[in-house]
Amino acid sequence: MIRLQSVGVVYPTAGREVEVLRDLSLDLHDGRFTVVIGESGCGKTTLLNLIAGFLQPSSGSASIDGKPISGPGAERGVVFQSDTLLPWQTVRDNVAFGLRLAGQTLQQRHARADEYLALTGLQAYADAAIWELSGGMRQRVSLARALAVDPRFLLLDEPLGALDALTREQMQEHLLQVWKASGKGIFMITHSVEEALFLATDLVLLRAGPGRVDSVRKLDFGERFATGESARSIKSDPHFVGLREEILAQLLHPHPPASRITAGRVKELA
Ligand SMILES: Nc1ncnc2c1ncn2[C@@H]1O[C@H](COP(=O)(O)OP(=O)(O)OP(=O)(O)O)[C@@H](O)[C@H]1O
Repeated sequence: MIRLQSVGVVYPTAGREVEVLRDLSLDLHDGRFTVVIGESGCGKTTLLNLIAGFLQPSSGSASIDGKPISGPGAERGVVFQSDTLLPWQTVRDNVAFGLRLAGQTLQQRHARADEYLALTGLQAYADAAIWELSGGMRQRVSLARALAVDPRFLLLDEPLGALDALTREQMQEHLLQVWKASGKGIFMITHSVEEALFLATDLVLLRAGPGRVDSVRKLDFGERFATGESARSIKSDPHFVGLREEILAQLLHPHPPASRITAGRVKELA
């Protein structure tokens, strides 16, 4: 389990310090799909950077199985929004790239790459060059590359943000299939409430100023998809639609409207 305990992050910038996260606590469990949503600038990527070990907290602690996260590690694979593939290499070579460090032979690396290309539905494109692929296919290659080194957790920073609406929906379904088949723990950032609801087993709403956890909801929509229900049926379920509207309202109006603030509440807020 990855645990963030009372984490604070302060960025030193020219002339002043910017407090981005304050007293933030969050557990990421193996095998669960944790999705973070929150307004732009509330600290989502900062949170991912802490978990990835790219950044150390200014206060509090980040740990995995009780051991402090002191830097990046093979048990945490990261996929960024814009892919970081090597365009002149084949799909198979890109997926096999991370395995070089693991000291495997070329044959072993290719066999492993092919296994994960099959899991992400790209086996027919193993010999294609990266520049021949669509955006969605490139993101699947990035996913296969991260999976091939067999991390316990996948950290995904808005991985579907650059895709068109239709490809994005297909990729959401694909992500759920990969999550179910691989059993990995996933931590993902998104700006789409619908996407967050559809994918998350644990939906984390972050608040800005400075960033902190507002709520964590346990959901089962992704589980329902993984066990055979169609995406359209889930996304049009009144429970799903109701939650989508509730969360959108919370994001758009983070504070209660003035008319609904009672005298007692005014004292409390003051
Ligand atoms: N290295 C840095 N130095 C100074 N300030 C930073 C640094 N990185 C991020 N920030 C600031 O911290 C705040 C949070 O940034 P972060 O990227 O974590 O937010 P976010 O929620 O991921 O934003 P978005 O949704 O727009 O991607 C922003 O105000 C940003 O300007």
